[in-house]
Amino acid sequence: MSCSLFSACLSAMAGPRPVVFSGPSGAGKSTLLKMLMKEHNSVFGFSVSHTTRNPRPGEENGRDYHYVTREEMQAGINNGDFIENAEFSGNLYGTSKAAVQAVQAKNLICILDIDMQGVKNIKRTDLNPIYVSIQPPSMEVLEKRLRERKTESEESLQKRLQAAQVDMEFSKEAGVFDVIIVNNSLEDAYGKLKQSLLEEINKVKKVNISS
Ligand SMILES: Nc1nc2c(ncn2[C@@H]2O[C@H](COP(=O)(O)OP(=O)(O)O)[C@@H](O)[C@H]2O)c(=O)[nH]1
Ligand SMILES: Nc1ncnc2c1ncn2[C@@H]1O[C@H](COP(=O)(O)OP(=O)(O)O)[C@@H](O)[C@H]1O
Repeated sequence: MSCSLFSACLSAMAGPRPVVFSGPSGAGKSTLLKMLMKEHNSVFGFSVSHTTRNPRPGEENGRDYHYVTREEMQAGINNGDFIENAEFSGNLYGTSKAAVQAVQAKNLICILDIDMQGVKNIKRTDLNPIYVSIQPPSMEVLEKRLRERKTESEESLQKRLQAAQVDMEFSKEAGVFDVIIVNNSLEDAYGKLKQSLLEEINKVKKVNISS
């Protein structure tokens, strides 16, 4: 297929609608999306972003992120390799066209875990995802969870908390998100998430069984 516009290509190849997960750092996006992918591994595929931040213990290059230098990332951006990119807490993050295409080629629901700027930029494309916001019950709980995760320096933690306040306001804007889930009890939040994606999950299962 030859498409003059990448976005047109994406929607033409579309298959199932992608799902965007957004919300403050520490809200529980990774936890919830990992649960979803574990339970429905033949339904969802993760769009592996690029980042200039260092890997955390337990994270794997190519699975959690593609870890790159700022120079490599900038060169890719200049080359038009990214659908969207943003600076978050002093690091660059971005969704490459290849990351989304790799998932869509398998006819899976593509999951994107992106920040607020990413949401705004994806809205300018033809990707047409379902937008899910994962929100913490409160700033206090968010701070506690982030501290207990033990992945951030004090400086990084403070930057994340500042960004979280802006993010929580943004999530309240009408029409931005299709689904807003407050992650208080993990079990409840996961139940709501699955419920909201049930139609799409069943569509993919049906197609994959009959093919
Ligand atoms: N715009 C954009 N944001 C991303 C991308 N990948 C990750 N993020 C966001 O970057 C922020 C920081 O991610 P990360 O460093 O993994 O920290 P965590 O969210 O605290 O686990 C989160 O809000 C992610 O949703 C991406 O490709 N594009
Ligand atoms: N409902 C919950 N109750 C208690 N702790 C949670 C809950 N959801 C997530 N966590 C914990 O909070 C921390 C932040 O969650 P994480 O999934 O890493 O957030 P995000 O990906 O949005 O940055 C992790 O240590 C995770 O285990």
